[in-house]
Amino acid sequence: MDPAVKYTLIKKEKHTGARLGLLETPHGTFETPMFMPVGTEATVKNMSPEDLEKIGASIILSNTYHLWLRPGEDIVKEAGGLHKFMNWNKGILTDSGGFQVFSLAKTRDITEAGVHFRNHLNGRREFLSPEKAIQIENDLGPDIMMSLDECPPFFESYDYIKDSVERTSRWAERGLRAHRNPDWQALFGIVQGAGFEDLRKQSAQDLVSMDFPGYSIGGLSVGESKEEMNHVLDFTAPFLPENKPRYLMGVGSADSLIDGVIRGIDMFDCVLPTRIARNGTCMTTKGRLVVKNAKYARDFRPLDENCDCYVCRNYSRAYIRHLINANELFGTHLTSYHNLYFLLKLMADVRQSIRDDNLLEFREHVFEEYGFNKK
Ligand SMILES: CNc1nc2c(CCNCc3ccccc3)c3nc(N)[nH]c(=O)c3cc2[nH]1
Repeated sequence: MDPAVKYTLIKKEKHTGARLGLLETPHGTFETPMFMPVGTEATVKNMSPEDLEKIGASIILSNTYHLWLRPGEDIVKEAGGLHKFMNWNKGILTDSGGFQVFSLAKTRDITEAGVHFRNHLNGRREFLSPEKAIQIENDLGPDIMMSLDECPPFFESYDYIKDSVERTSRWAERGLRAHRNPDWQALFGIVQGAGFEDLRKQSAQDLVSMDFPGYSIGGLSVGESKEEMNHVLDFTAPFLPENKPRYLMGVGSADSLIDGVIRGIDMFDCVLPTRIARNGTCMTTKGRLVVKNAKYARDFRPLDENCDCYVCRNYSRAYIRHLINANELFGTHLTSYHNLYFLLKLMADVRQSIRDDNLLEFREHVFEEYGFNKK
């Protein structure tokens, strides 16, 4: 049986753990490393599929937890699945809902069977099991789907994390058994273990023994420092097979993307670019720019003078500031468009620097210019 996704390692960067790869999916073949825009409610907020295509998005995310509760996976299934429902013909990846339960639900209770919680929309008691998550994702129809996992607090005790890792491995096994469409939907296992090297190793070995088509590294970008995240990646990525894709969940600032690529990560997602865009904060090659700020009232330059995106070629800071202050939706469309273009362009530059074996020089340029070196 052909795997639903096939990863091909094209080239290793000479001085780091970075890899240039190709990810073949039922909805196209895409280059890695890649950034994946997040579309929680079956839309990347303020962006049309045509605009996403224009800026080079390849795989976008949607969310099991949200779509299960609203409109219901049955409606998406009746529509012919997520691609049809949202008119997106490239890659779609869904998270399993575990993280959203822990971050959104008011109360939750984790048992061996699954997680009990209160629906954040209507307060009703709900239950999500590994099997239920897989059934929802099978019905939503993404190209890549996640096992149900527990994303524990990073600073929990060793014993708590050990129990959590072992349960997440048992849940992954149950998810694999419940998966109905392994030949056109790739189920990824999610490695946990917080900051403990032996537990990350145990988690990775458990999942690799189940032979998933790809692996996510979870439990990070949850409040630990960037140094701690990078240290965990230093010892976790090598536990994963070279010929499978590695997806670091919830990571999306320019510095963290580059540092993740250097440590062998191929796929990233983060709500950051569209979330900060909604309050008028823009990512630029000179650092962050809060376009609502009064100092831009008569600034007729583009958001970023080094950016060649549609927004930077046609609109000024003064105009975008006015729209954001007037709560005009077109304003947040322009800031979202630019921020997503910025990260997708950054990843295109990262892929080029892997081809040219100068990723560390590119990192230095970004950290210096974009202001990450400021202490
Ligand atoms: C922000 N930091 C962070 N995010 C994490 C996520 C969610 C990743 N984003 C998925 C998403 C999909 C659609 C809409 C919105 C978000 C995780 N997901 C799982 N399953 N497990 C994790 O350990 C885990 C850890 C994370 N850390």
